[in-house]
Amino acid sequence: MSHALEVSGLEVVYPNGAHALRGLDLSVPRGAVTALVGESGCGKSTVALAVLGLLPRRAGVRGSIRVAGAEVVGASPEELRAVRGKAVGLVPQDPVSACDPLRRVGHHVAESWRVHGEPGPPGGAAELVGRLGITDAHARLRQRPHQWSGGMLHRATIAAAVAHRPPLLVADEPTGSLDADHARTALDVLRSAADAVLLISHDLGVVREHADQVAIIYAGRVVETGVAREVLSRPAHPYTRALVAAIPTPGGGLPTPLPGAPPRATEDLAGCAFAARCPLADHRCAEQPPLVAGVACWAVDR
Ligand SMILES: Nc1ncnc2c1ncn2[C@@H]1O[C@H](COP(=O)(O)OP(=O)(O)OP(=O)(O)O)[C@@H](O)[C@H]1O
Repeated sequence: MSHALEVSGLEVVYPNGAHALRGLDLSVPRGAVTALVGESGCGKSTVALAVLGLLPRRAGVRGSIRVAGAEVVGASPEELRAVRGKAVGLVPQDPVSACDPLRRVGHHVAESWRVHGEPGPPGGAAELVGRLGITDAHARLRQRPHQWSGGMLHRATIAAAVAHRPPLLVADEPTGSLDADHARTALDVLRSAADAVLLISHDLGVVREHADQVAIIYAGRVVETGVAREVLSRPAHPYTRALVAAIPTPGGGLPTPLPGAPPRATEDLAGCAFAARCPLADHRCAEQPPLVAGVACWAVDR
């Protein structure tokens, strides 16, 4: 299978010592939406920033990130500028802080073309936000960010990310501030604009509806991966099982909240990071289980 993004053995340590990613392996196939799912703090946004080369300068980064065959780890600022927007587009998690409050919204959308020294198509920004359900787009784009709601600004950042129709889109919680209808439109636009989408989410309902593939991340590593429908209906890793059991289903019993909390990123971890919360943990978990046949767990038969 040909991949739009291949991440292997990715380690990221922030300057404060937070070990956000601990040997992450992830493949995003072309022609599909791949969801990256996990609890808060497990490293999802760090993956997004690493793929675009947007981590703090003093962060320690090891491993490999290949976008359309080009290596991102260790790339020069010029190489990274050429990749951003053209080879990979980012829908950031927080659209409000992504916008300069003094600039018009239209300026932010058009910035996608300007940074590459291109004028962009006439009316291009209005057409893009119009497709995302912003009415009276020309007039609206002359407004400042504070005149737009969070959900509208999210759609402006989606418009900016798809401006060049990059082969890969990384969307960090792109539907967090949208109602179900606008979320569906936004995901349709993402899917139709790019060959491959990495959809970062902690909402398994969104993942079930929109993702083809899924990767479950825990404490900076992928612990289970596969076809989204199959993984969510027959989760194998005890962490995935706990995540699925924690979501309410119509007509189902009461959801079971996930007990305990993930380890802190500043902790030294030996062996399986989930062992402390795992009902199946035994002596084997003192050693880190490798990802085999899509599951990283000693207790799961493969
Ligand atoms: N700039 C930073 N400096 C130091 N530590 C950071 C920084 N950004 C993230 N971290 C830490 O790295 C770990 C992973 O954070 P990250 O934001 O990638 O997780 P996440 O899964 O995206 O969480 P959320 O769903 O809450 O956005 C966390 O422990 C976080 O506190």
